[in-house]
Amino acid sequence: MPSLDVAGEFETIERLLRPLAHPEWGRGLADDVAVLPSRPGYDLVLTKDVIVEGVHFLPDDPLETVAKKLLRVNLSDLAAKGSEPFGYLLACCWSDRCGWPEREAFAAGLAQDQALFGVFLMGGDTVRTPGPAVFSLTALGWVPAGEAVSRAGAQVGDLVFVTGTIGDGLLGLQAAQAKLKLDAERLARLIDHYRTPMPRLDFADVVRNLATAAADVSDGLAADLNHIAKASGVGIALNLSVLPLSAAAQAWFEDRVDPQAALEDLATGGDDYQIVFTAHPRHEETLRREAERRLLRLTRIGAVTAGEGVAVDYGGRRIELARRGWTHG
Ligand SMILES: Nc1ncnc2c1ncn2[C@@H]1O[C@H](COP(=O)(O)OP(=O)(O)O)[C@@H](O)[C@H]1O
Ligand SMILES: Cc1ncc(C[n+]2csc(CCOP(=O)(O)OP(=O)(O)O)c2C)c(N)n1
Ligand SMILES: [Mg+2]
Ligand SMILES: [Mg+2]
Ligand SMILES: [Mg+2]
Repeated sequence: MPSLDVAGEFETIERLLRPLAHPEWGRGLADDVAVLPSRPGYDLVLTKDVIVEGVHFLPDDPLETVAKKLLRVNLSDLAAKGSEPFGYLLACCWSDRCGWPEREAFAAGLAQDQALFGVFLMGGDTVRTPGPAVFSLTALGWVPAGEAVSRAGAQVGDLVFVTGTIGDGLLGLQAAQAKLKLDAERLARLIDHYRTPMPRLDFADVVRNLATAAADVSDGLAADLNHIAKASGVGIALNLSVLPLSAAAQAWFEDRVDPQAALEDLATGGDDYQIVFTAHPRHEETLRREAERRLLRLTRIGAVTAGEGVAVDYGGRRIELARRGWTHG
């Protein structure tokens, strides 16, 4: 095992990252750049997120899952645009806790997810930081030319749908912080969701074909719906009573004394990495059929209205949210 003092940056690149490089376009991580040929008939879709220890992941999260989450939160953005990922660029700012075994775990997490999602490393940068660990990833994907879904296409009269379940990210964070009382199996499921969310790439083509607008749910369902409403110049009516909950979230919910406050927490907690999208009502049946075929839950949670912002209904009553989700400076 090389000592980091004598062999930090280049050992890390050569021994841990080079095996992850794209066989042609990554140039073995031994050049100044990656070069990829353009793909006729397709648009290149790019997205970048940064994750910071203590802000996006916990100091005791294993680096293997930190790496997976970093990749997955970016693939989630591509999925919401209807794009198929093929590669990524990576920046690692290793903290003092990132010794060789931790770096190996980080690379092993990436190797597993590369195989799962069919992506390769194209390049990046590696530094040490005296502060908390910071990682950033730029994901690259293809979409048939002109077909990328935006946040801006929602039309008055469209319906609003969300894939999967909402709230597991927030509850998973609380579970990982030992703040939640639930049985061990449910706690483990929630922590899994928090550490390794599953990007909805399995629904990306449906979103591309049928959605008028879409976003992935990272900041919080209400916040991300608000992004769509603003970009589209419309209002969105959100029905909090039909929020889709996992079995674990349902068990947690049934123990709450204030169900409205509980649903508000779940709808604003973020880290869900589902796709929320709008579509014309004539596509509802097709959407349901496609979701069923992919064993995916799909819930109609609202409708697009004239107006602006997100109007939340709970049990037939209009309610005001104290906040919509996460924001960073
Ligand atoms: N530092 C930055 N430089 C350039 N673009 C940025 C920067 N920070 C955010 N953006 C852009 O602002 C938009 C909104 O960002 P964000 O809310 O983080 O999106 P998401 O939640 O999908 O990651 C995106 O198009 C993103 O690329
Ligand atoms: C330790 C820790 N505290 C809190 C959270 C919850 N959290 C922090 S930032 C965030 C929103 C998503 O982060 P952001 O950087 O806005 O991602 P983006 O929307 O750009 O994809 C959430 C849900 C977390 N994931 N980890
Ligand atoms: Mg972002
Ligand atoms: Mg997003
Ligand atoms: Mg954000």
